[in-house]
Amino acid sequence: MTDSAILDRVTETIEVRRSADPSTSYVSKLLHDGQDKILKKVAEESAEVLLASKDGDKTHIVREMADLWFHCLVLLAHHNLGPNDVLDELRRREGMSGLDEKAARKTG
Ligand SMILES: N=c1c2ncn([C@@H]3O[C@H](COP(=O)(O)OP(=O)(O)OP(=O)(O)O)[C@@H](O)[C@H]3O)c2ncn1[C@@H]1O[C@H](COP(=O)(O)O)[C@@H](O)[C@H]1O
Repeated sequence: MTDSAILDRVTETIEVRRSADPSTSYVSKLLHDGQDKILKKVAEESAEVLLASKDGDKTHIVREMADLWFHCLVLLAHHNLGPNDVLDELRRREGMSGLDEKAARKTG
């Protein structure tokens, strides 16, 4: 069953972890370490997705993509943003041609 509410639930947990002891929580440590550490994890997990895709194993791809999405949620939280901000942007683009979106980016 599709359950996009999981994005909200993980985000709520990330928010709770903001004030937790970094020695007891991976998320708390990541947020405490700051943006560069989060960006490093996003880059590492992106590379893992690339390797999994080349490997072609679907289970591996899903696991690595979950790691990437999770770290992207932490990065969004670092900026006081959440998954709904990205979903709103995808909704805005819905029905728009990809070429129109590209042209809109060029014109600003
Ligand atoms: N979804 C996740 C999740 N996905 C991946 N990870 C962690 O992300 C890390 C992935 O990094 P790597 O694969 O490079 O593994 P690693 O070598 O252990 O990582 P590093 O220690 O080098 O950073 C692992 O430590 C995973 O445990 C996650 N950690 C937490 N969550 C969610 O966040 C919640 C809160 O977690 P805590 O803050 O740990 O309580 C959990 O209940 C989950 O819902």
